[in-house]
Amino acid sequence: MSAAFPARDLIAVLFTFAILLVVWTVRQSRFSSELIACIPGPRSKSWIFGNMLDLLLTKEYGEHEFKWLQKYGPVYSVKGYFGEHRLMVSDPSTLKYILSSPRFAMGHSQRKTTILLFGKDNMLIRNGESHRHIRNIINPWFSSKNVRLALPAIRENVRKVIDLWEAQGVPGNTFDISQTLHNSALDIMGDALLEYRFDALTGQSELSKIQRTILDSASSPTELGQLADATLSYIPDAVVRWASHLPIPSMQVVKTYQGLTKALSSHLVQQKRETAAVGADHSLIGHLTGLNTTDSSTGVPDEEIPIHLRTLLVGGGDTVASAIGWTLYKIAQMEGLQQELRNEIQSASGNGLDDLDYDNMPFLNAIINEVLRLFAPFPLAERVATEDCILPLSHPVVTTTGRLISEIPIKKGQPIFVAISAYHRLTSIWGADALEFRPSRWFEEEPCKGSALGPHRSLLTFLAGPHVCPGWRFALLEIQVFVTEIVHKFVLSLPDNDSARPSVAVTLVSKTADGVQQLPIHIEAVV
Ligand code: HEM
Repeated sequence: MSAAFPARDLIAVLFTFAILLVVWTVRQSRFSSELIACIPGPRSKSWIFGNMLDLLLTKEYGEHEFKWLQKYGPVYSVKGYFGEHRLMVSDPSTLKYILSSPRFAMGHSQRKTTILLFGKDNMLIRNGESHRHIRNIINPWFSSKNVRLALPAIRENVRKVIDLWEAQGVPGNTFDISQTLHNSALDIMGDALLEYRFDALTGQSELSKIQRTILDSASSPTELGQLADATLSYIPDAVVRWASHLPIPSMQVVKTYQGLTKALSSHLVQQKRETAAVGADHSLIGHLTGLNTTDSSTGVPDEEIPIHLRTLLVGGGDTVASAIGWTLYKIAQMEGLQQELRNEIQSASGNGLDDLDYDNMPFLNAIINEVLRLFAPFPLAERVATEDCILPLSHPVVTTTGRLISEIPIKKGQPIFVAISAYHRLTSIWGADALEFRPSRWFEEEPCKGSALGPHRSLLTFLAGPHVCPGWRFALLEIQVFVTEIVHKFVLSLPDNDSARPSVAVTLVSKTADGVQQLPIHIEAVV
């Protein structure tokens, strides 16, 4: 999850240059290794920002990063904030090592952001036994059999979107679909995961509005915001937790969000305890409370439940909305492809859309996979080494001093970018046309020419290893249902003045030329 959380006014309180300098000096001496400084990479224009603005604050995501990839290869160095050396990694062997090894944890600023927003013991920052414990509790809920049970709730919510668009007179017009998708994704999670109605689509839920406020303000990254995130990473966890009680506007919003999610979780837990028979409640809350089994030692303490609830609600909302948005965008852009998909939907739905077997719709899945490859909702993940170790490389790297190295020793504290989107653009893995949006590659015997990294079709979109996204099957089903229902009902096209471009702001959002976060699509009813 991205670190771009709006802690700007928090930083106004916490940011003291002198402290930063001292901490920076101590940290530099801990992890900078001479070798890392000799790994080739782009020059940085500023000591404060390093290459980070070129990486994270561009008009279109990847504007510089994908050129660096071509120039320096799948492992290179970039300058982080305050002169820090970071490694940018898309080499499959190195990624496999980093993502499966217990020697890496979530990056510092993402760690603090998740502590502020979700709570101190959230699953993203847990490792080892404590992380395994929570994953063993939630993973069964996300099994393919269980996810299938969510299908009616997903369909019902997508059909509400269609009804709303028809009632609002959307067909025949160009419409920004992004807010609808965000709200509907939250409603789907409420219905399917929590058996609770958020009513985000109709704008009636306080919780959905406040979650939107937090995520929207995080979606307007600025230089100051980037600096705030960078500074946050130097502040101890306990100070971050203390700072969350400060009477400043952004912290008040977070506090309100935490209060609402806490009240929601108490309500859901109490309701389950009153109504569900022990051993028989297979809802997600049933899993978290241990009501799904007669073994009373399973489940988590009640005070932990809101933390997991927040992680799931944020983790499964805008990510899914981003993937659906970009899928509909590409379908709108490619008329022939859209018609072929509509034909597939029509011939597969002989007895109506309720009988569709989504996994047996090759065209639908090829388009979705290609979007998940080139428009991964999380283009970058951050990791930090928790001990000294040696990174393996698929191919040797020539250092700036001319030395050929086939592995990179790193020190504890070394920050690393897991370059998800860059991995999806490696010609060595995806072929010479890796940069091209070509769904037909998914009909080939071997679309990915390398060993699988992620859980779905070798894509790294949902990451891999112990922290692999638990919701990936659920997300895929949501995208499949959304796309089939919408394409069955509407003809999509891009407006003449289309200027939507992918831009990273927590997730891969769409921004138009004026910098506004929106995804305008022209929608007509199918006749
Ligand atoms: C297209 C949609 C989605 C994408 C691209 C996505 C991607 C990811 C990625 C990349 C991570 C790893 C983050 C990291 O460790 O740095 C992650 C973790 C996570 N995701 Fe997803 N996700 C999606 C949908 C969902 C859904 C639908 C849910 C839940 C309903 C969900 C819940 C979570 C949770 C709880 C984690 C933390 C797992 C852990 O740390 O053990 N995600 N997701």
